[in-house]
Amino acid sequence: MRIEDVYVWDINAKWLGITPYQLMENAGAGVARTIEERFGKGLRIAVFSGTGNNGGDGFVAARHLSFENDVTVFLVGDEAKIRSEEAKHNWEILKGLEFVKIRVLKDSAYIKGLDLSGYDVIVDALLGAGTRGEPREPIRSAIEKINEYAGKAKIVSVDLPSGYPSDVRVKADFAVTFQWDKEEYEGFERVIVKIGYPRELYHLVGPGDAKFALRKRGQHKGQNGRLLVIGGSSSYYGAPYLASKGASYIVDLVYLAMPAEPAKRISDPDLILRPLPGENFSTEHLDDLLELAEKVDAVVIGPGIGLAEETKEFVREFVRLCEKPMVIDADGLKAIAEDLGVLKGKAFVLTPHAGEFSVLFGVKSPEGLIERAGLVREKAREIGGVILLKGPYDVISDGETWKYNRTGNRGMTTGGTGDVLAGLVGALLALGNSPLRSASVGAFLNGLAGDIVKEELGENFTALELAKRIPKAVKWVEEF
Ligand SMILES: NC(=O)C1=CN([C@@H]2O[C@H](COP(=O)(O)OP(=O)(O)OC[C@H]3O[C@@H](n4cnc5c(N)ncnc54)[C@H](O)[C@@H]3O)[C@@H](O)[C@H]2O)[C@H](O)CC1
Ligand SMILES: [K+]
Repeated sequence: MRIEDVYVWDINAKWLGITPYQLMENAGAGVARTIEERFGKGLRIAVFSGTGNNGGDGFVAARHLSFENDVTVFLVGDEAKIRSEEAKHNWEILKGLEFVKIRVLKDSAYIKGLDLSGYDVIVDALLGAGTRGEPREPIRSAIEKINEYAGKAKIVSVDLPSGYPSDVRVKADFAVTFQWDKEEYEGFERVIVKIGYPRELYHLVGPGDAKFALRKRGQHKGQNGRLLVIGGSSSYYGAPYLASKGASYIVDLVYLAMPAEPAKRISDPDLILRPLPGENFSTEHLDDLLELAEKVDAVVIGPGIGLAEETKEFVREFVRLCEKPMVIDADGLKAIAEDLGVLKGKAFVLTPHAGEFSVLFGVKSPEGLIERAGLVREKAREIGGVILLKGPYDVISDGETWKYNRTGNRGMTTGGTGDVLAGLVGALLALGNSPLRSASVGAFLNGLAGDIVKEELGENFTALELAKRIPKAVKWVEEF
């Protein structure tokens, strides 16, 4: 587990109703429990807290420890700078307790003169995962002060030795780290305590994933993604339009390549229309489209593209030759079902519904979520890419992990919502996200836009109306 993942999990936990207060309470309680298990009770304990949430965990630990130990809390820094609500709350509780001694230390010179020889245990909650650069004063003096007692008192760090990864760091006997060992941590002993994340969080896609996937990449046009959508045929023009429209709210540029006949019916200043001669795509369009693909960051191929033999051949050749990450959807899936070998070595997302999944793999997808996930994962591993199986719960896998999405509603059975989804996944790929994250967050945003439009209009909405709610869905995520 990486630290970035922890932020995603925290946001998703909040979405499930697990509050930062609960996490902090469990973290601090876990520290206190570990100390008592290792060193017993009736101890004299000094807790050094900073003004971030690491310090907040220290406040909670101090309260738990105060029941059967003699506890002093040293707040290093300005009380007014205690950052989060939950840390403030726990600080205020301590201030009301006669049996916990509190001292606020703002002055480095004063810290240098402190005598800690009366303490059996020193808890180090100065800095945690929010540390940026070498520790600054007065934290630095507090770290040096604690280190004077290494080998004399037991030193227990909350999450990680304060100052880490710089050399100015607490010489801890061990650190109490939360829920998982982090890949970034090394060079100190860790005791892992769980703080109440449910297993769900390994699999459920939530606003945390979306926030990360939607981060703005740059200030200049084109830095926030360019997408090419290839679709449409003599029979369909709406599907590639919906895919492009959905994507246009996320990326800077969307090229919509369509056969000239159906392209006549499209006029939308948000898209760059690229009509190609004829009624259907065929291999004679390959060179032009591969050249256009050079200009973009990702490609969506398939919406409304039809099932003409010449078109299916075109789709397979394009996929085989294109070097960009791709989303393959709708009739595009049926084309590659005839030769899955064209996917070899590519970065891609397939977006089948249950019927298309059967055509692709010759098996029916089972009913239960866990069973379905197992099958999607197996097939994703076989083809070496990501599959997003659409349904009341969307299931996504890259062959290693699997995710599921539960935003969305019954109104989304209306035609075209799958096309919007393909466009969203393509847009997220164009922003530089992994195929797994693009597929997961695409499903999440599509369903969320569906939930927003249902809120406004009831269940009888159309795919275009859903697409138009994408900005609101993004705003919701950003503000969550
Ligand atoms: N999900 C979890 O694992 C949970 C973790 N918890 C604890 O929260 C901390 C991370 O908290 P955060 O507030 O993000 O950061 P810090 O407490 O580490 O410190 C930020 C604080 O310190 C200042 N600062 C940053 N760098 C420096 C520096 N080099 N010198 C001096 N001061 C610095 C900055 O300005 C901030 O004010 C995590 O480690 C866990 O302990 C939650 O309690 C439970 C959920
Ligand atoms: K710490």
